[in-house]
This record gives sequence, structure tokens and C-alpha cells, in this order.
Amino acid sequence: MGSQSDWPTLKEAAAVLDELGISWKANIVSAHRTPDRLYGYGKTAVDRGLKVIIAGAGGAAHLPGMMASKTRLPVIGVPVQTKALSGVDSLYSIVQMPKGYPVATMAIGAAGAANAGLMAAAILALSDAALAQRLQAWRDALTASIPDEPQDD
Ligand SMILES: Nc1c(C(=O)O)ncn1[C@@H]1O[C@H](COP(=O)(O)O)[C@@H](O)[C@H]1O
Repeated sequence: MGSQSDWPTLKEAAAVLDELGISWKANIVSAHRTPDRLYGYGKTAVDRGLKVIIAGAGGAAHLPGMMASKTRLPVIGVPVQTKALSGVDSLYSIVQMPKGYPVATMAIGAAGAANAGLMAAAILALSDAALAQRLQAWRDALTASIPDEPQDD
């Protein structure tokens, strides 16, 4: 994530990864404030054994796209909600990548972060049958939790 202030949003992705038994590591990396850290992170990602990168940032959110330019790993972008522009700025900064360097862009905010965790799980499940089973069970449990009819408060 681009800043400590993004963690309340991005920890929703971490929570989903925990539920699915996927190991993760969170770091603060900013294209603007720590560009050398960003380059190092992206350049060494494959050799360090990372499989999928979830990159969340707000405002002028260049982190996900710059990360995608430095690694061939799949990069999932999470637009963090902002006060001034409600996260539309983050979304537009992440989603409109030029041909050749895609970022799989989620919805704005916490739901988008949770979905980033699920998208990462779906990618990893392609080569991990046990994880595929856990992901299917997670989805089945969500479906089973949805009531047929609304309840009064
Ligand atoms: N968008 C970026 C980048 C980047 O894209 O590299 N680095 C920090 N930021 C964003 O700045 C916002 C405000 O950060 P502060 O709360 O630290 O001032 C955060 O949402 C962060 O993601």
C-alpha cells in the first residue's frame, strides 16, 4: 500500500487471505515517496517467491501501475477511498493502464480490497487443488448465509 493510512482498507484483503489460509506480507511502498523501494520491490518480487501482488493506493494512485511495470506477476489494484473525490480519483488513476501493462482493478474501498484477496485466491487456486476446495467452500458458505427474505431489525 502507498501509506499507513491505507491499511484500514487493505487489511480487508489480508483478512480474506487469512480465512483462506494464504500467507501474505504487507508493506508500505510509494511510487511518489519511496520510488527506490518501489523499484526494488518490483524487481525482486519473482525471485523472492511472491505469486500475486495486491497494490492499494489513494488519490494520484500510481503505485499499482508502476508496480505492474516492474514485475510480470499479476498486480491487483485497489482504489482507496479518498475524502476529496471519494476514490474516483484513485480508481481512474489505477484502471486506465496503457496496453501491455495491465492492473486488475477492483472496486473502490474495503469491498474492493476484500475482492482483491478473493481474486488473488482464485489465481493461486489454479495451481493448488486444496486451495481451490477452500475457496469453493468459502463461496458456498457466503451463498448459504444469504436469507431468502428480508428480516425486520
Ligand atoms: N497514491 C499514493 C502513492 C503512490 O501511488 O505511489 N503513494 C502514496 N499514495 C497515497 O497518498 C494517500 C495519502 O497518504 P497519507 O495519508 O500518508 O498522506 C494514500 O491513500 C496513499 O495511498
